Amino acid sequence: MRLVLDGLAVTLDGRSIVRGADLVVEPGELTGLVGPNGSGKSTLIRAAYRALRPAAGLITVGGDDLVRLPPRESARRIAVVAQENPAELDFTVEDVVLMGRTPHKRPLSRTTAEDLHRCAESLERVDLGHAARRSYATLSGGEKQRVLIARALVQGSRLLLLDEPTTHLDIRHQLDVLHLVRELGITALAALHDLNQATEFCDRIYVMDGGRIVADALTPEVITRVFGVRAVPRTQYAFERLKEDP
Ligand SMILES: Nc1ncnc2c1ncn2[C@@H]1O[C@H](COP(=O)(O)OP(=O)(O)OP(=O)(O)O)[C@@H](O)[C@H]1O
Repeated sequence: MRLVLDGLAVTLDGRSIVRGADLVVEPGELTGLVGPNGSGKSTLIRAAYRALRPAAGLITVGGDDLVRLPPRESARRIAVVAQENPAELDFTVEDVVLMGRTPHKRPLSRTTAEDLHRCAESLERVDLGHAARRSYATLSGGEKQRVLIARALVQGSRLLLLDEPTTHLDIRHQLDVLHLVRELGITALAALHDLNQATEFCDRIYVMDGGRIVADALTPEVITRVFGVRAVPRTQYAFERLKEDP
């Protein structure tokens, strides 16, 4: 499902945070969004899942104007793995994942066997099959992130927005998440900090700086201009996920 931002502007507390952003996420592609701290990546992504109202511009999802879609319909189309976690009340991991089913169900309807089956399946995919009954609040940051990815999976949406999905993850789980998103073949937009990973996993990369999209490719020249560092080619370890656990 294609996501298009056309001249998106977001103002927060009178400050212009995102300005005239044009961006296209093509169906089935993983698109990366990189940029220095404070460049506006999270704000852009929050507008794209309707947590913030744009000051100007148009967001379309599958060809429809996002602000005109019924909220249930936009919740069905778009799944989110954001930095902020669900309120840390006494939810089990399973409860948090089941929240992903909400847009598919009538209000106050019971959890079905199918809901539980999908929940178990998606927890397996993020390597947390054993943790369904644990308290969400007691998990590590990385485990919480994987639970949120499982929640996005049960939601079954065709557009996935990820705000720094690998931040708390160790290298193996970082690779798992990025491989998983690619394997799903789901349309995805991910704010990422690791430029090498963005280059390796993303079909296309947009670069933000000062609230604007300033490039749609990550070249050494762009990296220097935007991040103020020189990109030096070096021989380094490349980490590949093992098929089996060691
Ligand atoms: N509610 C708010 N009111 C005013 N300014 C805000 C608000 N929320 C965020 N900002 C500012 O907007 C700017 C962009 O923030 P944003 O979180 O979108 O950047 P980011 O690129 O995701 O950064 P990071 O890489 O550090 O996560 C920052 O300067 C931030 O301080």
